[in-house]
Amino acid sequence: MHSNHLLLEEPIRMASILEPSKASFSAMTKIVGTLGPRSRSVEVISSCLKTGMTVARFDFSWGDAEYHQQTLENLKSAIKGTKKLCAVMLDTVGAELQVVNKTEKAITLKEDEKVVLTPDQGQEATDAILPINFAGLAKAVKKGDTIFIGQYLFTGSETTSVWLEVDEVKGDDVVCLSKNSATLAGSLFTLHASQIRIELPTLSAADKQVISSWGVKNKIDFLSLSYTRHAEDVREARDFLSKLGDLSQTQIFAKIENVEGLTHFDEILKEADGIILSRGNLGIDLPPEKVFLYQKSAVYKCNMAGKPAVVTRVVDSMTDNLRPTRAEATDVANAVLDAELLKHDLDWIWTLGFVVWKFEIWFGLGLDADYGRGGGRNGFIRFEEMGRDRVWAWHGVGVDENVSWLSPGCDAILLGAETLRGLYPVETISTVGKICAEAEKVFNQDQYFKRTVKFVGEPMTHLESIASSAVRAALKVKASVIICFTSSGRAARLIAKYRPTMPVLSVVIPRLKTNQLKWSFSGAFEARQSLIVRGLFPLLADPRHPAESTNATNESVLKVALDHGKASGLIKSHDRVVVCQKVGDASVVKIIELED
Ligand SMILES: Nc1ncnc2c1ncn2[C@@H]1O[C@H](COP(=O)(O)OP(=O)(O)O)[C@@H](O)[C@H]1O
Ligand SMILES: C=C(OP(=O)(O)O)C(=O)O
Ligand SMILES: [K+]
Ligand SMILES: [Mg+2]
Repeated sequence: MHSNHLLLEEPIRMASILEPSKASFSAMTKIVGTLGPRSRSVEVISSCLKTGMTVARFDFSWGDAEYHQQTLENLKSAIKGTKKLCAVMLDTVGAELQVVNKTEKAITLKEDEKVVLTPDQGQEATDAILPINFAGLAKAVKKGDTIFIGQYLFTGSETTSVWLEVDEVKGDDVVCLSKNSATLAGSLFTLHASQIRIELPTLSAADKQVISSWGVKNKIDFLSLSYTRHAEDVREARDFLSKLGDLSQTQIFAKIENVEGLTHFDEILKEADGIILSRGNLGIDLPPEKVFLYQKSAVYKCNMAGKPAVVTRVVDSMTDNLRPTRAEATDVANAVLDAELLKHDLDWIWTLGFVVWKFEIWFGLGLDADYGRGGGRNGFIRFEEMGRDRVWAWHGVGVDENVSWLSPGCDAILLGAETLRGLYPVETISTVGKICAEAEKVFNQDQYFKRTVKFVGEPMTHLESIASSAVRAALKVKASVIICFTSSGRAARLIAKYRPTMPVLSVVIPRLKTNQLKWSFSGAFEARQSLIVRGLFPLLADPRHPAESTNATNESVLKVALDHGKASGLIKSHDRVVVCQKVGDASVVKIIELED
């Protein structure tokens, strides 16, 4: 049933884990890097691109348009120099609360001491009073509520973030008790009031101004819509973009940062082009024990919808350190391998009937059924199903058993403070990329494929059927790449949805279009937008090739794609390659075997 190239499905020797990984193609999972003070020179950006950053995020919570423009000019030089394509993401401020610290002096807060949050921005920030950019906080919170303040948001370093408890509301001011001691140093501290509705628009006037100037000028590929709380937020942003010329092609990634957004996840997912699981904020809005469950179900829903899922805040500690913590290193891999542990997975568990049986014997012998027990070798996961009492499934997350429950998770990892102001932006990208690449090797593609096909149901659309067949064929013949011709990007995205284990070269065929004033080619947006999708590697075809596919044009475009694959080391002599293209009116999947 399982394909045999999955690491965890074979009895693996522990020692083999230590063998260096074969030099292979870079990770299929993409990396979004936030560019800022530590990552804005041409030199550093070039290294980021070479190490695997494919999307550059410009966070307008921090820095003005001129500052970001200089960074973007450097990014363009770096792209030219390295010949690495990179997409641009504009991240809005949205309903973000901020402490206004005009003097930029460090502020030291002490455990058990009081500090007042005031909307009076004329006041100077001190350890007794912190002016904030929002007048409505006193109305929104009550005694006992939790508020967090941190520099570029709770970087994991205890001394730069503070946890407050609301003690008293006094007029427009909120008096808080500090739960820990911390020094807030730097120019930007954001403030997060847990599970509190903040009556601020998701797209602020300042955001609109930035999008219609900086955004339009730079033809942004992605809008990262901070604090998306309702589907309507996405619709409004879409409407706004649609009136801004080229930005009608900009994709909207809804950032889910609080419980309000989480509650409306399904509707938001329908409207958005992708989701950013903003664990920085959400991680403190939710009780800690619920964070993983949100992540697993949100990623699963994105996967099934074929929309990119981006996970944030994976290696906070690398902001100041060269190595991640072991928890962070494992977390990155888990984001890539996120499995869905919900009820309808039971079909699959029953395929492991012997295992359940084996476990029941153990259970019968009176072994403790706690999670995590198993002679130091295995892990237990509990599943429940309606109609039956508890079902306990044993499964080996490890060493020598013939099971694998791992299925692919996110499309991309978003690095924030680590690249923006961290000491090791390039090393962080490299470390995260390496962990992703290792994790990708062990997921159960076969299982995932079947589940996705089942989820989609029948009848499938023609294109989805072609896309899934291309992935199936590629796996069966062990193709080294899938080459997909695409104009709108749709076909390539559908192939990526089935998470092939080999890279997908998406050959974007430009189309000539007009707005009645001038001619232009489509394709650039589509190509860059695939840079956030797991497994997609875009290639822009020559615009002189007509979009109408004939055998002759198909052959010449294919030759360019194959040459590109060979030059980049993806394709070798005698490799098999699966091609997805249109011949005349018909979409076809063909398998070619290279000679030399
Ligand atoms: N210019 C082209 N030449 C050959 N095949 C193409 C071309 N553009 C798209 N295809 C193929 O057509 C089908 C539809 O792809 P899709 O990405 O939806 O294209 P579009 O939406 O631009 O028509 C897929 O099989 C795809 O591989
Ligand atoms: C990335 C996040 O948001 P921000 O823009 O505040 O960094 C987050 O909350 O995880
Ligand atoms: K932001
Ligand atoms: Mg956030």
